[in-house]
Amino acid sequence: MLGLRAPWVSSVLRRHAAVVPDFVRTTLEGPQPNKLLTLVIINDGSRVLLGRKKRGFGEGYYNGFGGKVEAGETVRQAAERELLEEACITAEDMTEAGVLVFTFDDNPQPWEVHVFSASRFRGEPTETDEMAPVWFNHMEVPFNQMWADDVHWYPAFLQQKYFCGVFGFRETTKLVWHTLEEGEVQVAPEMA
Ligand SMILES: COc1nc(N)nc2c1ncn2[C@H]1C[C@H](O)[C@@H](COP(=O)(O)OP(=O)(O)OP(=O)(O)O)O1
Repeated sequence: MLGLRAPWVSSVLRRHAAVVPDFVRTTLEGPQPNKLLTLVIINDGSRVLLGRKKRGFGEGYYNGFGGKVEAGETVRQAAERELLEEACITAEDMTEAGVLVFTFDDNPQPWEVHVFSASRFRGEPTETDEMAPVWFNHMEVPFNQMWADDVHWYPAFLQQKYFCGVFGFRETTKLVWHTLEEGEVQVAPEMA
């Protein structure tokens, strides 16, 4: 597995060896480099700005704003571009909030999603072809209309604790296994 968090993922596979589903292990140990994606959530302290995805992967779900990292872009540049394209706003204080690694039983490529948080932005959140922005109070985040992983990492996100998670999905949307760690992930070379 090639990815920005590859040593940490290898250590997860070792530590959870007895319970990791086969498709999660074979995907993470397979030859495909991670597909890099971004996800930006505006959090003003009491509310989060999410978008209802209007088309494509995750259509109908509420999510942060983001997408694939394109050739020649850094992850941060991709996050800024996708936020502008999908919500018409520019974050002023974007920080790294966590990393999510997704595996799917019907896709041999792991996905590595870099989650960013921002509290201030320029512009007015505006509906685009891809997303319809909506503010939600922290206590009213619509987890029943979101990806199944979200309920597991939002608590850390809202408490501004850095998080790293690995998630296994069957049939694209059914979450069958996950692990989540809070705090900066430091992996000593001998653990990699
Ligand atoms: C599988 O679980 C997921 N959970 C969450 N919370 N978010 C996810 C999950 N899988 C993907 N995402 C996020 C990551 C990205 O922000 C989007 C997907 O981006 P998309 O496929 O729309 O990428 P674009 O580059 O915008 O694609 P097009 O230009 O081809 O529309 O969802």
